[in-house]
Amino acid sequence: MLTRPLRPLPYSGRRAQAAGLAGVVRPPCAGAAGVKLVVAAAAAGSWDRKAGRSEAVQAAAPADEKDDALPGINKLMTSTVGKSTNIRWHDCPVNQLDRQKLLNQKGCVVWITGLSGSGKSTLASALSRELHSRGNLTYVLDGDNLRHGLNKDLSFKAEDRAENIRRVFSVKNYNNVHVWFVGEVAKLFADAGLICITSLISPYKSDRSACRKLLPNSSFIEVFLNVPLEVCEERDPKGLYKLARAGKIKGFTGIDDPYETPSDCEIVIQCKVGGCPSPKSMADQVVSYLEANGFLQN
Ligand SMILES: Nc1ncnc2c1ncn2[C@@H]1O[C@H](COP(=O)(O)OS(=O)(=O)O)[C@@H](OP(=O)(O)O)[C@H]1O
Ligand SMILES: Nc1ncnc2c1ncn2[C@@H]1O[C@H](COP(=O)(O)OP(=O)(O)O)[C@@H](O)[C@H]1O
Repeated sequence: MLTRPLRPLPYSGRRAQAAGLAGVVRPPCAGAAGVKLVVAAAAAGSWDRKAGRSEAVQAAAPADEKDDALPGINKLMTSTVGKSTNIRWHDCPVNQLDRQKLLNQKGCVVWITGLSGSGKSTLASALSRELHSRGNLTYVLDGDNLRHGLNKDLSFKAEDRAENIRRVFSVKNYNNVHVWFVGEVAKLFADAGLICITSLISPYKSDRSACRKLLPNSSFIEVFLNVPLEVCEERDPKGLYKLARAGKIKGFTGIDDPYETPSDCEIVIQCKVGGCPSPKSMADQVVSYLEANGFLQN
């Protein structure tokens, strides 16, 4: 719900904002076209920034609000998150509920986990296609694809795993920075109102449950593709199992690195030797869950 009227105006710059001089804000949701927005009340010099923030953000209001600001310059609330100091949360006047209303669906994350070759990417594609044809907006985050771009510097080698741990030193409960990173990105997509489908092996329970905790109100839906290792190995579309068995790939999930079976997932898709549901029927199983739990409407 829009709480303040908006009209376009030239962006006056971060510094002017920080000083509270122009009363002009450029919400982070301004969009790719860089639309400039201004709070009308603020243009009259009266907008209360604090009032513009969500309750959650206000509740988290930091103790380090400074009283030593320059005279005549509005004080701004800043906080420290991880290693980022003096940062400030910028609320957007259009919130998740507004976006969900527009899209007539509820933002969520469908987290597909399973061994390499279990059919995660296949299910993600089938599900995305099915939902799209029903008029639902989705976005697929595929672990393999992300490793081509955003996470291309993260490998599976021991030294990289150590580097991962070093990087997320301040983030509790994460063994795998790649999984944590995808969880955070998925959270943003869900907040945008989309049905975000992730497709990652995500072998460790602690990482999956830490990602679950990022999402509110049961909007993290864990789908376990329960496919026996021998089926995945038989498929071996990339020849990786053969390489792992030959000792040419070290730390391969299911071979010499563990896959921790989910125990608290919302959906299990069962596959047996000699009999797997078709991609369409796997997708239908997930669609039924989303429908029954009110995610496909608003
Ligand atoms: N050591 C090792 N273990 C497991 N998988 C490996 C490894 N090395 C490379 N690969 C390839 O990387 C793909 C898995 O990427 P993910 O991002 O899904 O993995 S993870 O969630 O971080 O465990 C995975 O893709 P999928 O087969 O699509 O699952 C593999 O092709
Ligand atoms: N339900 C299914 N039945 C039969 N084969 C499947 C099924 N799902 C996936 N496959 C096949 O298994 C292989 C691995 O699928 P993929 O989606 O790439 O798995 P992952 O992303 O988990 O590595 C592919 O060759 C794919 O065609």
